[in-house]
Amino acid sequence: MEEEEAFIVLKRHVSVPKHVFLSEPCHLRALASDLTAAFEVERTRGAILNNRQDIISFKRLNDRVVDLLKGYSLAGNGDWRQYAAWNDQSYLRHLLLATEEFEIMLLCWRPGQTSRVHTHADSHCWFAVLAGEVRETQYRPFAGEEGVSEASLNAAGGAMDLVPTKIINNSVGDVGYINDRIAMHSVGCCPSERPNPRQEVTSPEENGMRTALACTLHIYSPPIRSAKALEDGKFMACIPGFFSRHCILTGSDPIKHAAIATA
Ligand SMILES: N[C@@H](CS(=O)O)C(=O)O
Ligand SMILES: [Fe+2]
Repeated sequence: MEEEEAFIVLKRHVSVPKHVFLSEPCHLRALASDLTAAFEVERTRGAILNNRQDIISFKRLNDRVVDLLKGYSLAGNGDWRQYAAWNDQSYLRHLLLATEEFEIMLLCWRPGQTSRVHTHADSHCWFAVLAGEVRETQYRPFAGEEGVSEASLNAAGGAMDLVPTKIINNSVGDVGYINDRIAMHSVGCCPSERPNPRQEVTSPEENGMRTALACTLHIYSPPIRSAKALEDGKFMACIPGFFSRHCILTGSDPIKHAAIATA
């Protein structure tokens, strides 16, 4: 396939460098720095960074994060490609940056690959489409005003009827947001036959992969160490893992970032 010629498809057991230090100009690194600053602003103002964040603080943070993600995605720099790898078994998660406040990761999807319906702990979850077409299906099981709580999942014995409440088709430049108080979701690469005009205009070099592979950039704050995912009709605890880990910010102490990234 054309996409496979343009991108290296890593199979299992391929070693990936742990730290990749990018040379200038590096827009992904600038994005990481700007995001770090945005989270730092809220933290130093005393905000608790999670899905119960003060509404004014969250609005300020959300506006900034959405702006940054949209800007990066529409710029079409493509510098994320060096971290991208797909495989046949499942979508792949590549950690790009880990701090105490948030994590940035690149997710690579083959056509038809989807995540299981899952929760996001107490975290904020933003995702931007960098390539391809991605469909998000949201589910909001009955759980009162508090949305999808750990307690409601446990009360249901981990099992409940899921009713899709929203389907959102996203393409390059679109930014989604979800947290457990809003809904659970499943995301998948769902290429349509129809060309995407916006992508053609803003990111011509992506045209070759328009109808097939997808890539999304995810920001989780705080980093998710444990969540729940639907398996055989029941919600099971799951610990998100990474196919690869990279370090896109050198900072003053690269080892420190490495230690955080492998926590
Ligand atoms: N939250 C999922 C990706 S997506 O389906 O939103 C993950 O981190 O693997
Ligand atoms: Fe998700």
